[in-house]
Amino acid sequence: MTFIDQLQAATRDNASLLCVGLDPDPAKFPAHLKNDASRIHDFCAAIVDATADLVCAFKPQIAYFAAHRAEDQLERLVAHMRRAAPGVPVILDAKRGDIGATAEQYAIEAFERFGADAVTLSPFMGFDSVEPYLRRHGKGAFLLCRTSNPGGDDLQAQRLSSVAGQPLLYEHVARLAQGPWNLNGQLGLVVGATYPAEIARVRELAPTLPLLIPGVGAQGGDATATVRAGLRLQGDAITGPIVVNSSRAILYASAGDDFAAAARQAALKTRDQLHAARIG
Ligand SMILES: O=c1ccn([C@@H]2O[C@H](COP(=O)(O)O)[C@@H](O)[C@H]2O)c(=O)[nH]1
Repeated sequence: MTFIDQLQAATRDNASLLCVGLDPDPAKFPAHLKNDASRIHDFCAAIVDATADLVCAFKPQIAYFAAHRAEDQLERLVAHMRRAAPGVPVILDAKRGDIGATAEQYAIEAFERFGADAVTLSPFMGFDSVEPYLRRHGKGAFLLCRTSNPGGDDLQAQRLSSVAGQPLLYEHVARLAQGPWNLNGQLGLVVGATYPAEIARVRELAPTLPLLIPGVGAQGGDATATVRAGLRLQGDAITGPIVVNSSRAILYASAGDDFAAAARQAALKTRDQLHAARIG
């Protein structure tokens, strides 16, 4: 099953456009786990168990594991996800981008070591830095396009005067991903929920690509505006998929021992908000 097939099936089976982001910070764990980096796996596994039937994807962010020398816990966590949520795809948020030979190693890391179904990439170094991931047939790759942070404007909103029609940089990335770079239909784009007008523009340029949309929750992105701008439906069929990520607002919905139950409630509320915003 390809990443796209998995995403479609999980979106349908869990009636969900929500991706729970796994950004474990031991300083924010409940008292019995607090500041204990050896319990990162256990904290995240409890979140996975509490939300497995509410999500279309999980998105572990590699920095939160690597910073605590917890990559082995991420490996175990993905194995746990396969058991607890076998139909839910795993998007490794690594934002890699390097020359082809090094990208090949990063692809091995993402897909073989961590067993991810998709990965996030920076397109800044060009097509040869993306191509090694595309050799993994069936795996997905989301290119950073119009990111959720305010500084995204610094480069992504610059006009490319040398390209016909003078698009903005993020528009150019969207066109490349929908067109010539998408050799085997594996590409998607990262677009921030904090910029709904840009989500709509990206959707115009890339009508069928899956959009990974972080920024709902802690960053204040509007769930309804996100769905209206990004999701494309024909009747009940999704022709332009979206994966809406929320991390901190779900992981740390409670600082108490009830953190997993609170995470479930927060995920349920967001899942239902996203679902209600669908326009058939
Ligand atoms: O444009 C982007 C790309 C990636 N992210 C990542 O998504 C989550 C967001 O976490 P929240 O706690 O829901 O704010 C995090 O892992 C970022 O690294 C993003 O925010 N924006």
